[in-house]
Amino acid sequence: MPEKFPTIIINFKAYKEGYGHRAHSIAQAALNVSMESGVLIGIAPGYMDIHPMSNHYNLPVYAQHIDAINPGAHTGHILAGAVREAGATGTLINHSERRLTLADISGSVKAAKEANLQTIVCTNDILTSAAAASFSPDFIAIEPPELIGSGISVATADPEIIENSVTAVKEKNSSIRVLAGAGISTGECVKRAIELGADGVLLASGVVKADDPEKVLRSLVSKI
Ligand SMILES: O=C[C@H](O)COP(=O)(O)O
Repeated sequence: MPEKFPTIIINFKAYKEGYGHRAHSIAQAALNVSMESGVLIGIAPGYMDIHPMSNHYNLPVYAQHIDAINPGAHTGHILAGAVREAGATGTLINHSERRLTLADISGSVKAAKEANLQTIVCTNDILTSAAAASFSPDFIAIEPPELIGSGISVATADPEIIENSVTAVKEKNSSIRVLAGAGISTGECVKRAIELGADGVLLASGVVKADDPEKVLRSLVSKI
């Protein structure tokens, strides 16, 4: 049976290299490397690219955010059901660059589950990881904000935050997968994160801003 949950998720954020033709090149590179290696790679493009990416590439596609709303009179909001209908497999919730209140995290997880979307709740520390586990998302992604986009890997700069988040989350609910993120860019970082107990990684700049994303993706899967 094919894997359902990716080990590597690439967030395209709002980088200038993360939309249009370049987004397609990254997605194609992710598909090539995923097929070669057997490691499932997910992508989180901008909203406008969810539908084309889902249509063109046999990869799990994630929204970068959804709103905690039901269908109705809302303007400028992102509806879980619409994201699902556009072809998304799941969604990030509470990314460090799109923080939510506790009530909104709860509402967004509920809305995503009702729409049959996988849920990835992002957290910034161990306590928040433990709290987020109460919502029973599919994934918790622990990312120290100060290391995001820094090029300094969380797996070497702050291994305790990975280990302790894994313990805190799995104590509450062992079926929740834990991703580590921030500054991940090599196979060695991925290997280290997995050795620390993570089920996978969430990353952005290391792939999206790379001169050769496919080369970086090959490195990322090389030690799994
Ligand atoms: O969603 C991805 C994370 O914020 C990590 O970003 P980064 O890989 O650029 O450090």
